[in-house]
Amino acid sequence: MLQLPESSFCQRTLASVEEAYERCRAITAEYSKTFYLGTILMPPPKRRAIWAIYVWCRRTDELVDGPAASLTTNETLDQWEERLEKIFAGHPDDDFDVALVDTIEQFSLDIQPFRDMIEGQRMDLYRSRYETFEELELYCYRVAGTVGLMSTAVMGLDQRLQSAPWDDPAAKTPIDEAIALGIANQLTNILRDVGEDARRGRIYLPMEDLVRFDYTEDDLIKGVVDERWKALMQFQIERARKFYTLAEQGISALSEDARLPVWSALMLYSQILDVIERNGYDNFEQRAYVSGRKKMLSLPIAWLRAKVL
Ligand SMILES: CC(C)=CCC/C(C)=C/CC/C(C)=C/CC/C(C)=C/[C@@H]1[C@@H](COP(=O)(O)OP(=O)(O)O)[C@]1(C)CC/C=C(\C)CC/C=C(\C)CCC=C(C)C
Ligand SMILES: [Mn+2]
Repeated sequence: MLQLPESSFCQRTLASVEEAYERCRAITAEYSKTFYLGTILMPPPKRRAIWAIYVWCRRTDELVDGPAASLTTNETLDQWEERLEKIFAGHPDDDFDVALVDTIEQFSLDIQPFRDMIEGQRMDLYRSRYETFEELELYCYRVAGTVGLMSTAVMGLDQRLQSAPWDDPAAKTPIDEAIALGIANQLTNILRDVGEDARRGRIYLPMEDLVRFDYTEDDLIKGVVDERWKALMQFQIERARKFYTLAEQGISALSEDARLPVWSALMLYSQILDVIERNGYDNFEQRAYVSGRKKMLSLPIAWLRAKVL
């Protein structure tokens, strides 16, 4: 299990910046094969910054989704937010924070997406249903769109977009596209994990969509796969694909060395949707899984897209 915050009373020597990044690398490699693969395609300063961000995001998510989640309250998240403020003020509490403090300095990160992610995790504490897609979209922005903003700040922009001294990089940053990729990933995650989430009492599919396809909450809890469910799933898949398409349009604005990692992460994640279709939309009994071989086969196509598009 990923180590969660230690008591702040326990004083000990912190790791060096190098050691701290190495710990973040190991956690990223252990927890996410997809994102780790994306990061090893980046130049070292960017890749280690993404590892530091990954670990902070993973720990934030674990607070409400991990094995000790039942102990998490609003106050726990308040404390996590206070700790975030300390990190941004340059005061790390543990080794993982050491790496993030360095990343914040190197890449002038903005604190707001980090705060927004904590707000998203707060939603998981008190909400288990979403009436409309608009409500779900806000959740997806907070827990995943924010990752797009954090990562884009590290990856940087294409040189051609900032060639003149009066150019304002902020005005050219593909913000909507970066958020769109986070939302697309999160919607994909929701479709892949729909059965597992329902067993934990959480339904992320908007209630308005269930009604539209005449499918009930009870059907979902029982895992009924019929024509209504298939049509509902196809609708959700199309929606997620629209977000992937928007995201694709922003990749060429990123610095050249970030395009391949982002294309590969996008392709690997969006293939989960193809697998759901191939599994006959039975995401209750079969976990949609993209094999290592398929992932490797996607890399040359991602490379070509990064070069040409
Ligand atoms: C390649 C690259 C730069 C990746 C970023 C890596 C990173 C920092 C990931 C953090 C992920 C994380 C732990 C978020 C916490 C909340 C959460 C769990 C969100 C879900 C992620 C995946 O979850 P999970 O671990 O369950 O998935 P697997 O078991 O590994 O399948 C999310 C689905 C959200 C992920 C969102 C992103 C990675 C955002 C992607 C957007 C960009 C990199 C912006 C690209 C820019 C443009 C212009 C398109
Ligand atoms: Mn989660």
